[in-house]
Amino acid sequence: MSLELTGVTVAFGHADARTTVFDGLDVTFEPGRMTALVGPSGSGKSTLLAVAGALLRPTAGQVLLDGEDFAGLSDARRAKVRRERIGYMFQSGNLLSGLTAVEQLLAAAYISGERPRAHRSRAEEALTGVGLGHRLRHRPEQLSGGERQRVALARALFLSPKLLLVDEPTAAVDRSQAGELAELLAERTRRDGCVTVVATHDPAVAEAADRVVDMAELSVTGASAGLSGR
Ligand SMILES: Nc1ncnc2c1ncn2[C@@H]1O[C@H](COP(=O)(O)OP(=O)(O)OP(=O)(O)O)[C@@H](O)[C@H]1O
Repeated sequence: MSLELTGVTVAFGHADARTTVFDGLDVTFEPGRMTALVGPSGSGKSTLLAVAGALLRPTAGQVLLDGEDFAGLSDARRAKVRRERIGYMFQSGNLLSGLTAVEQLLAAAYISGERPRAHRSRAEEALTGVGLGHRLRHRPEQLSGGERQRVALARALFLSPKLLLVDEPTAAVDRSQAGELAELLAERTRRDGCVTVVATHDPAVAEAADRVVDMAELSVTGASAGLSGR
C-alpha cells in the first residue's frame, strides 16, 4: 500500500489572481513510514495533505492509493475513500465537546457506519495503547493539549486507515509533550503499516520522522520528492 501523486497540478483562481501551488508534482509515500513535510508558510504543505486526503481535487494529475486513482472519482466515491481508507488528525484535535475519550472513537466509528456497541472495549484498548488508559471517561476540556492529541490519534487510527494525514499535530501541545507525541505517531505508523504524512513546522516532528520532504525543493516544475528523503 503506497500513496503516489503523479503529475499533480493544483492552481487556484484565474488570470492575474492565479496561484499555481504545484505543477506536475510527482511524489511517493511508502507504507510503515512517517514523512514530515517541512517548509515555509505558503509552500503548499496543507494543499498537499488536502489533495492526498481527497478533500481537494487537483487541477490535473493522479492520486493513487494502492494503485487506484481517486482524483477523478465522483464526489460520492471520494467520500467513501475518505471514510474507509483515510484517517485525519488536525492541529487542535477537533474533538467533539461533551463526549468522553471513548465516545470520540465510537462517534467516528458510528459516522463510518460501524456498530458502536461492539467497539467499546476496542476503543478502550486503543486509548490505552496511546497511554490514555486513565483518561477513558474524560471530556476534551478535562484533558491537556497533548492528551487531546493522543485521543485524536487513537480516533484517526481506530478504523485502521491505509493513510494517515496529520496537520501540525504539536502546534497546541506543550513543548515537553511534543517529542513524545511525535515519537508515538512514528511508532504507530511502523506498527500499523499505514502511510503517514505530517505537515509540520516543529523540528521535534521532523526528528521523529523516517523521512523529511522539504516543500521548497518540490519545485512547481515537478522535481522529484525523493531527493530530500532519508
Ligand atoms: N483556496 C485557495 N485559494 C487561493 N489560494 C490558495 C487557496 N488555498 C491555498 N492557497 C494558496 O496556496 C499556497 C499554499 O498554501 P498552503 O496552505 O498549502 O501552505 P502551507 O505550507 O500549508 O502554509 P502554512 O505553513 O502557513 O500552513 C499559498 O500561497 C496559499 O495562499
